[in-house]
Amino acid sequence: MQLNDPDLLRHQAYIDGQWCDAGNGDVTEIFNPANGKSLGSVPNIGGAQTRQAIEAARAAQPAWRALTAKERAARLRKWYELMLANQEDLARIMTAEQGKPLTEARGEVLYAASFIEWFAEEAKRVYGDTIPGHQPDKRLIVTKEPIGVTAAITPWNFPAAMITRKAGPALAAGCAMVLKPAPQTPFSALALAVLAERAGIPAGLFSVLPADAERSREVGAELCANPIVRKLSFTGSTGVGIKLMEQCAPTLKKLSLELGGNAPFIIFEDADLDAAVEGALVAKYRNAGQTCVCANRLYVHEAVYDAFAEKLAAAVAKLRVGPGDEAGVVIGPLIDGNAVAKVQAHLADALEKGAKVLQGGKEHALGGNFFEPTVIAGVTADMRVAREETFGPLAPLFRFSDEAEVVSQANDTEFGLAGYFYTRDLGRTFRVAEALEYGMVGINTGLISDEVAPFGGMKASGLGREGSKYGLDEYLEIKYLCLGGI
Ligand SMILES: O=CCCCC(=O)O
Repeated sequence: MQLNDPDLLRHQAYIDGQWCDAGNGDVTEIFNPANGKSLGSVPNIGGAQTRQAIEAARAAQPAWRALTAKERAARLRKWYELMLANQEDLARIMTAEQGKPLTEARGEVLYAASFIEWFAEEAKRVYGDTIPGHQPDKRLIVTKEPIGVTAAITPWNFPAAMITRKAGPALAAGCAMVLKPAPQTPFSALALAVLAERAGIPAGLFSVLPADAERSREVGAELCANPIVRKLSFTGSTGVGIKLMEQCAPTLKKLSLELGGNAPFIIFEDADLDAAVEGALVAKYRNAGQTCVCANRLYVHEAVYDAFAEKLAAAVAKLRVGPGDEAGVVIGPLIDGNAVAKVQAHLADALEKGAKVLQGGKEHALGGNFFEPTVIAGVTADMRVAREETFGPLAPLFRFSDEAEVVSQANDTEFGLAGYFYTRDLGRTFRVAEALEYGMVGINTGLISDEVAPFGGMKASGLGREGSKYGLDEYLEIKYLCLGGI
């Protein structure tokens, strides 16, 4: 891999400010999903070194907490600036291990950096409160304090931004964080640790523990069970989120869980169809469909169904598929063979039950983990795509005729992360936005994510919010002081 600064590509874990191997020398190899080639190995960290990282976090946190918010913000600002200065290298590392096209990877680096900048600034505004006393001699004061040592478990689909969306508020609030990145994408996380170290984030405050799938369970179990860790933030599947919640229950940790989705994308009969196609391309095919807020079910009003289907299929036909580091590519490989198999299974199930392929519909000629961006029509509620998150480049088009009916179908899922709809009717805008049981609703847009906005879901899509002014509260405890004898 060609990098301006090869020192960013680290093959060691970062624990207590030290670059180190696994205690038992165990390593795990990381592969490029575009060509299956090895990118090198990282240590396979286990339970004992996880405990060491947690102890180091406990030791480092009081001094960090004692800094003023402005002093912490200055270090975080430096981290942010280093991310910007190294944008190209961070993007190249990300594309190599995750597969997303370089343009998307560059965008993710900026998005990731934005959380560090945002929370560095927000931390200066952690205001308390005073409450009118309930007795003449009493004064009531409310303060907010960092929760302490925190942990994060992050996914492979956004190897940088899902880290900074957690580490940014944690460190800004005065907490320490122990991070376990996804087994598939440790290099982005380790590169962020290099820059954190250069920015002057103290030893122990932010440790990064790479681990393969099996060791990840051991690391995760320690992060959940260890009473020193007071908060866990996780992005990933609902199934794993539930297990982590169970494991955290005995030590009653505060939790942020950003879990699965099954996003509806509704096109009403009065929508601007060209805008809806543009929005659908972003909402469905971003990161090859491997995003928790990706449109999973596209509901199109019968009056515009054929026109929308034709326009979408034509636009999708133009999406260039290939290795992420090749110029002009907008759809990279899926992360692995299992991801491809899931798309194939959803597609086969839909076709068996009567759906028709309008575009794509098979493995790409490049083979491996590449799949053609696909559009299918004639999709119905009995198909797997209606219930399960495909997490791939498959757009299923459902037909509807009535607003109440489509809202009910859109809500007919255990998930409640993101929903989208296109309309030009103001009354409908409010009616539908209020009726959708989702934490985030995009109206006439397919892109809702931003550091200033609260990201998170309802129902089986999780707990808590990340980003925005609300994201900081997840790392703070409220303390109430009752002053008597005044
Ligand atoms: O899969 C979830 C990652 C969230 C990406 C985003 O912030 O849009």
